This record gives sequence, C-alpha cells and structure tokens, in this order.
Amino acid sequence: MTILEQLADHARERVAQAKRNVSLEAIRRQALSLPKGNFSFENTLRRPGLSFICECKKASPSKGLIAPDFPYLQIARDYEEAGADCISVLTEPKWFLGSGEYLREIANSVSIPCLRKDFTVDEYMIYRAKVLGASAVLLICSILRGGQIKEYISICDELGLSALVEVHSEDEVQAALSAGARIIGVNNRDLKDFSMDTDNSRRLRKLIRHDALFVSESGIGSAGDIGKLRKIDADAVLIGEALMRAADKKNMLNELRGIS
Ligand SMILES: O=P(O)(O)OC[C@@H](O)[C@@H](O)c1c[nH]c2ccccc12
Repeated sequence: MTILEQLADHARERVAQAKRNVSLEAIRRQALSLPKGNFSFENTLRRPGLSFICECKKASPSKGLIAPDFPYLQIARDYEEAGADCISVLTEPKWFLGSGEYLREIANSVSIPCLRKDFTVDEYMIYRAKVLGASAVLLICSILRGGQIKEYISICDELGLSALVEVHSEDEVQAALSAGARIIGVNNRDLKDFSMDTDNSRRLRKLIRHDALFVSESGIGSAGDIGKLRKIDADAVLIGEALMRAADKKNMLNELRGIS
C-alpha cells in the first residue's frame, strides 16, 4: 500500500470514529446553521499578483518531525503579520501531527482565509471544516473519483467554502477541470513515493485554463523558485517546510515575497 492509500484509509477510519460522536446529519445541520462563507480563499487568490499560502505543519510522512517546537498560533500570527495571503493548517493527526483544534484556534485568531489541509475522503470532513472555521478545503484528485470531486465541490459551494483541487498528472488536471474545479493546485511532490519535481508545475500549467486559478505546491523555498513561478504566471504558491524550518519566519516570507 502506498503512503497515500494508508493516509486515505486512516482518514476513513477517523471519519467513522467521528460519526459515532456526531452524526453526519448533525454535523451537516451545524455547518448549515453557520453564516454562509463568502469564498474568501478564492477571492483572495483572484487578486492580481502572486498570493502566498503559508502552512502550519509540525511533521510530515516524508520528513518526519519538522518542528518539535510548534507554537502554531504564534506561527499563524507571524505569517499574517508578514503579509501571507492565506494560511494552510494540517489537521491530519497521525503522520502530520495536525489537529482540528489547531485549525479552530488559528481561524479564530487571524483574519486571512484558512485552508483545512487533510485527506478529504468523505463529505463529513467538509462540514467539519466549516464548523472549525475554515474558508477552504483540500480535495486530492488521486484519492477521489471524478463524481466525488464534483459532489464535494457542490457541497463547498453550498457552504461558501473554496475547494483547492490537487493534481499531480495530466489526467488529474482533466478530471479536476471536468469536475468544475475553480482552483487547481499542482503538487510538485508525488504523494505515492515522495519524489519531487518542481518542473511539474511548469508542465501542467499549460493545461490549466486561465479561468481556473493555478497554485504551485511543495518544495518551494527560495527567491529563485518564486521567480520561476511568477514567470509561468502562477496565481499562488503553497509553502510549508521552508517556512517551518526558518527561525525568523517573517524575515523569510519577506525575502520570498521580494520585500526586504
Ligand atoms: O512543505 P512543502 O514542501 O513546502 O509543501 C507544502 C505543501 O504543499 C504540502 O504540505 C502538501 C501538498 N499537498 C498535500 C496534501 C496533503 C498533505 C500535505 C500536502
């Protein structure tokens, strides 16, 4: 089994467990009773220029423990102060040491949109993201069928959440576009074997129509990387590890944004 399959299987177990405490009907009702979101994540990315989505990530299956000391609220506030456009919060507990509570607290303490970064395998996780205060959820194409991507995007639309649809190959770009994705994230890391190929963004960029937003994800850590992505007209970048390892996150983000 690839790590991606294990992550997806474990996400299904987590959902089954969560449903024993709060049923799908109850979480759906809770989510729908909240004020509808205003697609703030998507609207932010639509502004001219390159947007920066900065990630709060304590650990990952490819790198192990990245940040033994993980003052997530401070990190999120630093990102916001340094001009991040959005924040991505890992909520996967087993391999990424994330938590829904981190997302809830961060979303409550910053005014920029927050993305729930998890392995969405059930509509339950989308309603839960809304209840936790997220403005967006991640939908990873390789663990979903075409029909599911479409269905989950329409649940997001109903809640006013944005869907960041993640792809890694040509076929997945087609699947995302035919499901009606408005934000497509090209992951430079292959979640099946962790191999990195920053050229993936450049290759797949050509297939993504200009009415869909294009986000480049993973392995981005230098001004040179950012320069290349500006050249291919990326709408946003998603940066995790490089920022998590930086002692001075504000300074690093300023450098990457070209402000010093
Ligand atoms: O830490 P990096 O290499 O900057 O990558 C961030 C982000 O792209 C990565 O965490 C990620 C991209 N897609 C995912 C899907 C699930 C979990 C994590 C991810």
